Amino acid sequence: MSGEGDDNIDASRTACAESLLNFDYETVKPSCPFSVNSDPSLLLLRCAHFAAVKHTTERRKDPQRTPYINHPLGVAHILAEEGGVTDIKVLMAAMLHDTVEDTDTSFEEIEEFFGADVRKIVSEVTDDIRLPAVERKQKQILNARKASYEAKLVKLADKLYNLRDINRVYPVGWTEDRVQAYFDWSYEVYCGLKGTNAALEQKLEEVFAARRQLSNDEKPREWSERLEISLKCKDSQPVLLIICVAASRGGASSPVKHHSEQDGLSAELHVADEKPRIVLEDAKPVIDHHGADKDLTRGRSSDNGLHGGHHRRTNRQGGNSASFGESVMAIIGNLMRDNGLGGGTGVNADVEFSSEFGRTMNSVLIIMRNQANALLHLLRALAPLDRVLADNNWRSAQTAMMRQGTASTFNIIMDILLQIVRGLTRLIGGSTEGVLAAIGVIFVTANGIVEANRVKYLNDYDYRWPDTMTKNSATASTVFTFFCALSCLIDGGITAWKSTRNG
Ligand SMILES: Nc1nc2c(ncn2[C@@H]2O[C@H](COP(=O)(O)OP(=O)(O)O)[C@@H](OP(=O)(O)OP(=O)(O)O)[C@H]2O)c(=O)[nH]1
Repeated sequence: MSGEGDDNIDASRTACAESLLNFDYETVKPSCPFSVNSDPSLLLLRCAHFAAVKHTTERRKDPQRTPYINHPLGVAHILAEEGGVTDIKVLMAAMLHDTVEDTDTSFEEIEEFFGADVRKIVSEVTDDIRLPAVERKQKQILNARKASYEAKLVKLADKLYNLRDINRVYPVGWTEDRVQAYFDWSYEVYCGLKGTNAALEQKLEEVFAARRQLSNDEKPREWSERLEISLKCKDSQPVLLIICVAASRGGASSPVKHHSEQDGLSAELHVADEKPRIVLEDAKPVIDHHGADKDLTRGRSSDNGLHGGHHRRTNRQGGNSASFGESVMAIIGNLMRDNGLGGGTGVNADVEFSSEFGRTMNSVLIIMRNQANALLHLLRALAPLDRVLADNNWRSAQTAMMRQGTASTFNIIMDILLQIVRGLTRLIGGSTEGVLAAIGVIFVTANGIVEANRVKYLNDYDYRWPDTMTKNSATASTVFTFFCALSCLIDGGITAWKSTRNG
């Protein structure tokens, strides 16, 4: 009996779902275009109806799969009830705020039926869903600061609704870390919205404070976390990652995890007394690109000439451990050596993260090292160019580069550059060194810009740098790049001048 009843319910649900999919969106259109003289309650009902129809097939991510329309209606309700907002444009925009982002609604439609003011607010709170998630999230932080007063109001209520919703129940599949990351990110967005509506901000502060309290209660005094670090890549990205993670852990706020899909070094990151260390005794051997087994647990720091004289310490777990600085420098040394870049020098192996300034400086140093790597790559790749230009055979350069193990993307870029160099040299009938120097400038500058941007998007790794650190590192990276480019140019210029004199 009950089975039959369930079948009937299921059948009617399916029929209902099908009819929703075939919903005629034409019926949503209000009978007449927007007019400023329209009755406010009519406008609000129009919005509610429009949003309800547009979001018909959408559900929230909670286990109950709540109808999505609950969210925009809730946001408008928060604004009116808790924020004391009476501006009809803001309430309308709140109801419509996800229609363009999540449904087939266009901004033109919004303007036609609800006016240009509402369109503007909706467009300010609409994310560009074509962007990758990380970039989209970053943009929301930046846009929050620049938004109009009205858009900030909608955003405040939006965040308040979503955070309360998470506190009610986690969206399906969200782990504790994901929830924490959402709170952290929302807080950054919220910081750009402050000073807009005291009542709403007070409520948000309470939600954030409750969350902080919760995660502090749950956090052990000393924690350890498995950290997967890929050593397969041929630059110091993993090292940068370790630095970032460790630097961010300096203040011991929330656990950070990085899971690499590739095989690689598996190390444990310990943070105690605000002094991060990587314990390498658990590191798995990794296969380097020559196929040889590497065991990073064994004295690598002294065999690359970087840290002769450093002795290893015993950690409280009883195993061998290097200080964080030693470990990082050992890895950098290995990476540089494995890439044929020689042992690195100049960076103090005993760097420790005892202060905000120290942490920032260390990050800056590592980024500069990255830039140096890029420059060395460039110089290395340029070497075969001499021969090419002499032989007029660019394929031989490609082969030479392949032999050297230069990355394939790099080869492609060099292919293109080679063609350009040959073309330009012929065109201007001038010195190839001059052209090479100019290209060097472009290349290194581009690399610097990419690097600076990469720094910005490090939260790809669930990682968030303090604002100052991001700014300092990006600036240092760009300044360093500029000087690299300048030296390239001067070097190329001098060579060209010499060859002109000799010629
Ligand atoms: N808390 C919660 N959020 C849900 C739920 N269902 C859908 N969402 C939406 O999911 C977004 C957060 O999920 P994420 O994975 O971080 O972001 P994404 O969907 O945009 O990639 C929120 O959008 P947002 O970008 O933060 O805000 P908005 O600007 O889109 O409104 C929120 O509106 C739910 O059940 N609970």
